[in-house]
Amino acid sequence: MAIAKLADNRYGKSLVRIVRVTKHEDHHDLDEWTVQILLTGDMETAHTEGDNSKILPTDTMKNTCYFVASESKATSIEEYAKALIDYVLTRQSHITSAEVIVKSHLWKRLTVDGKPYPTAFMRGSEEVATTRVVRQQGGEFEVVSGLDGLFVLKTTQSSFVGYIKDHLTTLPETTDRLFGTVVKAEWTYTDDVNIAGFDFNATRELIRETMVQTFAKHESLSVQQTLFQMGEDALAATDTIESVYMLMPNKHNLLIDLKRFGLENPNHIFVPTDEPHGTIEATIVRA
Ligand SMILES: O=c1[nH]c(=O)c2[nH]c(=O)[nH]c2[nH]1
Repeated sequence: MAIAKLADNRYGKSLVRIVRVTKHEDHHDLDEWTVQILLTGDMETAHTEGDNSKILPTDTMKNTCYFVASESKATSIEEYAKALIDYVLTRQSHITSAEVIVKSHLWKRLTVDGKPYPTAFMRGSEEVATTRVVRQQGGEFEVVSGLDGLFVLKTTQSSFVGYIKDHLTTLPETTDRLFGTVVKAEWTYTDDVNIAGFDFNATRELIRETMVQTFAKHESLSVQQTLFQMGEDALAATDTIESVYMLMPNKHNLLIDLKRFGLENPNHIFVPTDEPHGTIEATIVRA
């Protein structure tokens, strides 16, 4: 008798990189995407017997990513992910579920002589737009959209007082500190998202702009409070989203003791540190 049986399994291709140039009469658009595709289905005998008759090679999945990027008219990563899933599920009936994750890297149009140049771009920052789309065979799309790598920092309007003190406390209370973080956000949608023509890009831009403005203006009593406010303001900005997950590491900047050199340091000279950092995350939903 066999001592093992196959439990959950899936397979696919990761880190499929695509640059797409869309040529219009008077300008080009540039997208750079990193794609992951994962398929679930009846792969039992592939694992237990080495029977590959139901295996769509991951190499073919990679090519499908390129093919759909060329053929689909998708103007958002969400539409692209949906088109890719559709392509696979309609042709491979034994695949029960497909998941596609896309990261879109930020390219900004170059400005030349004070005007946006139609065909030249600059890599923006480490920020990415993200999406995760899943569909069961015969089911509806489940879409999560987000952003990651949005590094922001405010130089005041940030305090941290009133926390637990015990014999291991060394952190001084402060009513004025730097607040730096790399925002990751992921939101789920209400049913509107399945309406054809839903504008994922405009929704992401609205949410991003709302979060950035709240971050800048908030009189922060903690990262936790600012994170919640950013999520709440995003929910208030559009009724098309249902919940927002946010991850905001506290990227500490340590005030340098300049007294050793006979100088005051009124929040002027810091050393930024990557490690260790605080990790603050929460999901914010409608009340
Ligand atoms: O905003 C903050 N939240 C914390 O939970 C925390 N913990 C810490 O050491 N500094 C901070 N700052």
